[in-house]
Amino acid sequence: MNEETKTFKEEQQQTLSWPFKAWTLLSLIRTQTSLIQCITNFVSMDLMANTLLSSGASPAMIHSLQEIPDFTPNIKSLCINIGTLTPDWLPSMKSAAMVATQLGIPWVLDPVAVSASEYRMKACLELVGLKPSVIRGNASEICALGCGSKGADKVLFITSKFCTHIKGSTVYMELTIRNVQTDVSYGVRGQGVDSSHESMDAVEAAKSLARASGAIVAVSGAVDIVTDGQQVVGAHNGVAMMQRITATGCAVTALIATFVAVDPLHPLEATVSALSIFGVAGEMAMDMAKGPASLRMHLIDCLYGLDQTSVLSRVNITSI
Ligand SMILES: Nc1ncnc2c1ncn2[C@@H]1O[C@H](COP(=O)(O)OP(=O)(O)OP(=O)(O)O)[C@@H](O)[C@H]1O
Ligand SMILES: Cc1ncsc1CCO
Ligand SMILES: [Mg+2]
Repeated sequence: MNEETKTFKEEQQQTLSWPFKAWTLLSLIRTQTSLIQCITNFVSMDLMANTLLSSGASPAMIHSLQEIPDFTPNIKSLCINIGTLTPDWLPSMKSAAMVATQLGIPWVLDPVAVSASEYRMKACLELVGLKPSVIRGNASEICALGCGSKGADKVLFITSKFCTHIKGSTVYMELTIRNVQTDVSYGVRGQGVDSSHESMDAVEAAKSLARASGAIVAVSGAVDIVTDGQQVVGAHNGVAMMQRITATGCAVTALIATFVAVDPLHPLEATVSALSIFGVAGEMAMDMAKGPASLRMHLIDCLYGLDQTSVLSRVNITSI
């Protein structure tokens, strides 16, 4: 249904149904123990794996290029995070992304610090060209990738030619990237992993990136924004101190991959549910925390222990 034609009553009904959707997906994750491959940065590995385990999923931090042909076809979804990107890891990321896309396995991209360098931006655009189901970043990252449609233009400039043959367990790949302009400024430079923008400032950039890439785009922050390029929804959960723990963003990106694994046909709903559920766990954890370190511990415990009553009363998702 067209968003503009929705009546107030329909809007209200949808808002009321989000908590049930989030609870249903969390329950599926707990019963299905989905295998999730995470190719991620060194900082986030521990928190990411523990977040997925406490949600009920089975994380595997497997990144060797040699293992991808055997392993990746068996996963339920893939999370790729460029946080500590080096040239020797990028082929693994591309190979896993290509296998996932080829086999219809959903995958999620976290464009950590995408505007830190030309190298990182180009690598990230190549990954965007390999058709992620979801892209989740903080506001500065999504602005850099999609802002003023400058970044989005570059996504469109990418022409990717795939030639992937799966013979037994061997995947041969050939990837041609053309026209990625390296002589044009991508905007703000030297931005690190933390955001200097509010999530609401990145709504237009997120919509433009979603339209250019075909992915669902999520922007984390005080309100987590999720869009398919048309519809925009927000999850109003979480606490500000979650930003004071490194890799909570990375962890929630992997949680999105886990939610998409159990509902691959509805990636927008799965994404906003994951963000809200992680936020709810953060809110409950904050009641017991003395600071970032104890918040981190309680966050994992609260995600593990989340019950139906807490989810139904706390999940707060609305149209934006
Ligand atoms: N002001 C805030 N209020 C409530 N929750 C917040 C706030 N800021 C961030 N969060 C939550 O913290 C988590 C991490 O989001 P953040 O935007 O800090 O990611 P990030 O910058 O990618 O983090 P990292 O790179 O360290 O992994 C998300 O679940 C988000 O909803
Ligand atoms: C601090 C840091 N540096 C590279 S990745 C990372 C984790 C948060 O994104
Ligand atoms: Mg991040």
